[in-house]
Amino acid sequence: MDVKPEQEKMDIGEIVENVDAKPTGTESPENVKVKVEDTPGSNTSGASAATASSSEEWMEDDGDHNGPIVIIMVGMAASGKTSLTQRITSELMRRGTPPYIINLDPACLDPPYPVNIDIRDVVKYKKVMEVYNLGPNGAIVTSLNLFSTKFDEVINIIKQKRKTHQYVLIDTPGQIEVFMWSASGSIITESLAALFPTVMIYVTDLISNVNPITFISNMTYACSMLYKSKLPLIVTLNKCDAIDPTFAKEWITDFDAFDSALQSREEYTSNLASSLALGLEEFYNKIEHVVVSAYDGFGMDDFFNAVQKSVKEYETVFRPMYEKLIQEKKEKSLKKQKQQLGKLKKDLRADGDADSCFVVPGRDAGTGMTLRLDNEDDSSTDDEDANVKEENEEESFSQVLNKEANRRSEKYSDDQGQGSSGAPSSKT
Ligand SMILES: Nc1nc2c(ncn2[C@@H]2O[C@H](COP(=O)(O)OP(=O)(O)OP(=O)(O)O)[C@@H](O)[C@H]2O)c(=O)[nH]1
Repeated sequence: MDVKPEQEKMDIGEIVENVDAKPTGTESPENVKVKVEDTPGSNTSGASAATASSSEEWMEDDGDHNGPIVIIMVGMAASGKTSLTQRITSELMRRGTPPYIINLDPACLDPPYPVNIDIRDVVKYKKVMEVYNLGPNGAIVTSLNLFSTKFDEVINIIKQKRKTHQYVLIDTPGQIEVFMWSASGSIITESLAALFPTVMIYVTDLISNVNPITFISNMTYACSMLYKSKLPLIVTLNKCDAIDPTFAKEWITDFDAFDSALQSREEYTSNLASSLALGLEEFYNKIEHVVVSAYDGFGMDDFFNAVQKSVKEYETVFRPMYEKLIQEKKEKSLKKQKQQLGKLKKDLRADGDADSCFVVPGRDAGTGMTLRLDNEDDSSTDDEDANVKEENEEESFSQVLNKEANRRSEKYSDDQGQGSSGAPSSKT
């Protein structure tokens, strides 16, 4: 990354919660208007992966796993993520359970739904382009990375919403790879999935899926996302108001139907696509798929049924996996802490008699626990001590050698001073 030297660090804002952002009714289904004629095909654009760091505070599990259900909307550019987020918001409003909404797209202009936490309030996407000398996609990746460094704050806010919100909706950038394949995407999904029932919605556009090659590419992508995110996935076939979705439903459930559609096209990639479809049969059995329209609200009941099923799957299959992951991370950070403590004790010992600073030297009055800085059962400290001892021994050995060398050279110069022509037989 070409960073301007004088601006290596960029200030990022605080996480701001927009408490006034409540659905107002403008999101009612009849007001959700998307233009059929505006529907472009699916695209992907490249972006490089970058690294991000995150506080480990998100691991602090408060033991309450009662929600809210987190729904993450991902999908290719223009598949309808934002329109569907708007539609889901309206539907939840209608059901009397308004969602809490988070926008993770730093480059979006004006989301058509009320946003409670907006990445644009934290990171200025245009400034990122300027400071890091990046193009639009690189700046989206970097903005998300910067935001992910503060994601523990978002997690804490979501924890507080358990009593007031049943759902959290998260809209992601149009460039799907920015979220799915970046370090920050992993940090965000792992942090959420560790604490809340989390479901991934893969939005795909039925209009572009008419082509069997595009369809199978989309399904392969969805499959890779299932393995990458380790979260329940719902393939959501959007825009069914614009095209009869029967073909897609058939292709998912019946390999022969897909294969004959493929053969009729006689494309050179047909054989590969056919093999892929065969391989994906197992995947189709594992994932939920629903047909919806963000435009007219078709399929919303199916959508929420699929979400409920996925939440059950999360509880039984995915949560145990995440609990193991958290345990491993905790153990790692505990080990690190222990090492740091060992180092601190060593420094204290080096600086003076720290034991004498305790009320009862070496003993805690309340618990009777030994607080002495020495004789601790700390393997890392023992190792370090052994190294120090070895160094000391090496040091004294070289001191003996030096002494011997000095003694001999003194003797040699004395001999020369007395006019002796004899040279020393050996030098140290
Ligand atoms: N006919 C029809 N068009 C839709 C539907 N949903 C979205 N669209 C149209 O598809 C286009 C893209 O919709 P968005 O909701 O902006 O898609 P997106 O995936 O959020 O787009 P990016 O964030 O830019 O990737 C818009 O022109 C919408 O009007 C739908 O259900 N039916």
